[in-house]
Amino acid sequence: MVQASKALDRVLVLEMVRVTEAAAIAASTLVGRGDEKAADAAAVEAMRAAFNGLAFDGTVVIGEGERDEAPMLFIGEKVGSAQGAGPKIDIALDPLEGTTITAKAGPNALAVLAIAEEGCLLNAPDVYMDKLAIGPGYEPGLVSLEQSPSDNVRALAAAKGVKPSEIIACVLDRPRHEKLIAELRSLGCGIVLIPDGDVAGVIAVTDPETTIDIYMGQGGAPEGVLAAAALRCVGGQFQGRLLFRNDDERARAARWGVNDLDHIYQLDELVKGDAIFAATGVTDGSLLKGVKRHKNGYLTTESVVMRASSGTVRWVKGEHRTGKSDI
Ligand SMILES: O=P(O)(O)OC[C@H]1O[C@](O)(COP(=O)(O)O)[C@@H](O)[C@@H]1O
Ligand SMILES: [Mn+2]
Repeated sequence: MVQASKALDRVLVLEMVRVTEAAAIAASTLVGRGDEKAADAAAVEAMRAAFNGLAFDGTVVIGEGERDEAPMLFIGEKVGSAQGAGPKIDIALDPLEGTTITAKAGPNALAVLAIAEEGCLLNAPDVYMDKLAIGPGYEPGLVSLEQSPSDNVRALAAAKGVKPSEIIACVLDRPRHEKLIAELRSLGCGIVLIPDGDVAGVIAVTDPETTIDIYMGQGGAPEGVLAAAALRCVGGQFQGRLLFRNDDERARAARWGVNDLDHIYQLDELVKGDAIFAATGVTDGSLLKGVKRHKNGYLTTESVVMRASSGTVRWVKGEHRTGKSDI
């Protein structure tokens, strides 16, 4: 077997930024244009073209949907120009994480991906996932999806030496979170309600600048795996439980080999071994600035790329001259 450190060749680390940059730049032309589908399609096409320019043997394991519902970057699609020749890499991607945010020019839209050695990313079906995340530096198991939100807040507050009312939680602003929000309000917590974009929301717990202590609530399972990949690199705790609302979703679970429907996934079950996480900002957000178009015919991008095995985090600022062929 190829060692993880060899399989995810160093060269791939920076190449991954070129892939997310391409998707973000393509989507950026549609920021604030009210057309989610067009923005997503532009990002998907650009990300796929960028992947196919790379000499590696990749398979999309988390992508735009199942083969019959997504024309490109569907689950199972092979990408990269070295099929059969190089180490096999599995890819989780969301070319435009935050399609509505992009359409409305809101905060925290990202082009994002994670790669790992074959078999090392949870092949999460496209269902919801209950998510719980805190930053690095706490005792393992301090918070858990087996405990109530109140118990998790109290445990975190005790570990930080603050009152529960001083804890700041990040939650997606959705009617399904009414009960969770009421419970957090009864403790007096601060709640950062985000309109969309829980990849950035989860990662925010690792950055003291955001002041967010804990991420809670239900969002997309694919986004859960992507955020977990980032936390594998920078530290922090994350748990996820898949949620199935109907027989169709349970059938999806069976297709992806998920048998225990109530399982609580730990970070190292979502992303195993070495992994690389990369993201480029489409709109300004807590993690990254968005793509900016400057007068003199150039664009700027802000990206981050991280690697689990080394824990290295690289912040990459790009200047892209328009009219030149490659980025
Ligand atoms: O909008 P819903 O159905 O509550 O789903 C939540 C999910 O949608 C997002 O807000 C945005 O997803 P898209 O990338 O599909 O636009 C994710 O960050 C989140 O996990
Ligand atoms: Mn998304």
